[in-house]
Amino acid sequence: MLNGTEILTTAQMRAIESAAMDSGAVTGLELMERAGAAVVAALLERWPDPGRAFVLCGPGNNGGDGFVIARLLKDRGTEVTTLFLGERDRLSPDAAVNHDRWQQMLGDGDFWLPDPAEDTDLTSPDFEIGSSDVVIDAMLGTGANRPLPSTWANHLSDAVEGGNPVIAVDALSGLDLDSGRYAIDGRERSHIRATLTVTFQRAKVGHKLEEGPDRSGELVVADIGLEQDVRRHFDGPALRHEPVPSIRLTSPALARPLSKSSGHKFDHGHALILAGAAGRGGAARLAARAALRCGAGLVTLACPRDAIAENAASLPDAVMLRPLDEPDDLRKLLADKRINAICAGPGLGVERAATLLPVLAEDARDPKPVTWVGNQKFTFDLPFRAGRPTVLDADALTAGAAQGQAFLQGLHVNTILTPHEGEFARVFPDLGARLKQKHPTLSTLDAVREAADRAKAVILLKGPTTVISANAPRLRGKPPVEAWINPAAGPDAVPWLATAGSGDVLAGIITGILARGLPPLDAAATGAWLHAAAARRFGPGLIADDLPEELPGVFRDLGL
Ligand SMILES: NC(=O)C1=CN([C@@H]2O[C@H](COP(=O)(O)OP(=O)(O)OC[C@H]3O[C@@H](n4cnc5c(N)ncnc54)[C@H](OP(=O)(O)O)[C@@H]3O)[C@@H](O)[C@H]2O)[C@@H](O)CC1
Ligand SMILES: Nc1ncnc2c1ncn2[C@@H]1O[C@H](COP(=O)(O)OP(=O)(O)O)[C@@H](O)[C@H]1O
Ligand SMILES: [K+]
Repeated sequence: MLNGTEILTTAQMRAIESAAMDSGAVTGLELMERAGAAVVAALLERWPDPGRAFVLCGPGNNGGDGFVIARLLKDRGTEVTTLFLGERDRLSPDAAVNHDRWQQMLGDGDFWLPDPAEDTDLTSPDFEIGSSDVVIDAMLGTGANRPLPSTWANHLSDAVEGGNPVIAVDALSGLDLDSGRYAIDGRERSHIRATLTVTFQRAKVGHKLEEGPDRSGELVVADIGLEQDVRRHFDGPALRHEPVPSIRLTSPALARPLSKSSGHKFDHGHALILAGAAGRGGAARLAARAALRCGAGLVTLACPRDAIAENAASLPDAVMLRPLDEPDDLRKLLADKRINAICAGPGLGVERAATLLPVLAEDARDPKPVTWVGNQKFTFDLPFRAGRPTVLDADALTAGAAQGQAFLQGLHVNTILTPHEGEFARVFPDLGARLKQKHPTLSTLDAVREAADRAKAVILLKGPTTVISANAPRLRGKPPVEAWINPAAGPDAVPWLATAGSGDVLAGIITGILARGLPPLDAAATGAWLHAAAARRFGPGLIADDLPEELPGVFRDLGL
């Protein structure tokens, strides 16, 4: 089990639910009851005695959950009004059962069933949304497949404007649980958000991407008894060779391998930071400090001869300085095979980066790794390039983008590209353009996975939520991780990370971790987590220079 929590796509959630029901261990009706009960439990923990609840029930099983919630709340004495935005005869059998149970619970006058064709008629509820203590949004969940009708959005809008808490069942209706995009027919309504979202068994990808964290409010993940089914989905039956790849959230446990129990300084690796011209060295110095703070045994900063004095004046003595004027100087530096991690980009200068990138590409070799099965030796011809672990950021990405295909061909599976949105669009213009247009078939996660596939490298796309993916083949039989998501938005917000130079520190952190010997995808995920953790620990007022200095505190908190 890798460190981190898996999150699910809607297709995976459906597959897990179906497998559970097919196995006969649970019925859909039982799952719906558990889902409704879980929402009521989370609601009562936060609003212990709601006098009035308004439940918005949609046309599918999410609406079915809503009918369960209405019944359970009424059972405990809450006055409940439901607004059903569907047709009884088109409900699934499970939702229809709960619809009917709710209907039977009430007298004719209480149950308000507007004609779906006139679903905006708000004239006859027992009470209006505005006078309820809680509003339950059970309109759409994992089955949302188009923008939310604006008349439905009006109900949420009324609740938010009236200051009523909105409790979303599985998702705020209108939120796409695969992309994290929020779509309402017609006007943008940025104020619509849930106070609390209760989802089932695992968070979904869309809760964590793009608008997901902000729109979802507090996210509670309720256990509805599908734990074994989740494990079975990922681990597979004993005889299946390939476990299903997972999408995971970063977690503190990722940093555990960074504990330094023993070892010579070379055992902790040697990081090389390529720096730029005099007067522009700040970014590379930030990266060097960060690499050192991550426990790299040695950090060398290579800069033009005339920038050595400046760098020496403002770097810790522990950082070694080497002159690097010509591409050939880099070739000579790389002859030292103890250098096991490279960082190129921060403060490097685009022109200088352009001359150094080909040297880095040359350095990548095509290995024939050897493996043993019993006492038999196998050698593979790998269909990919592998070389020294290298982080390419900032100016290296801009220079690379200008080199086009030649740049992509020079990359290898141990390269980590760390673009922000703008740099991503420079390196992968078509993907960047589609992301910008919020193309419906390309989520941020899809874009990063596609980029990783094209580059045959690790891609880390920076933003309030950082998304990381690799297409690197797993040679050591580890369960595959398809992507990591490092959320720093919504309830996990660390807005003060958006400060000049913070990306340079991230590049340095990852380089330091690479020097410590972590595999590239893990190093990128661990780096993203540590970076946000350091910012969170420091708090408001953070400048990039504080980040490396905060890392020892983060490690101490983790007991490393
Ligand atoms: N499966 C289980 O065992 C369990 C499931 N559970 C619950 O079920 C939820 C998933 O249920 P679901 O699959 O029925 O999808 P759901 O979100 O209710 O929407 C589908 C309906 O909405 C419609 N529709 C879609 N978009 C629309 C739009 N923009 N505007 C208007 N209509 C729109 C769509 O119409 P159609 O596309 O068919 O025309 C269809 O009628 C899940 O989130 C969880 O809450 C839990 O009880 C645990 C057990
Ligand atoms: N609103 C935000 N919330 C949290 N983290 C953010 C936010 N905006 C940016 N970041 C993070 O801050 C860093 C900014 O890096 P980058 O864009 O390269 O900036 P710079 O070039 O100034 O260093 C990235 O790690 C990114 O994930
Ligand atoms: K919902």
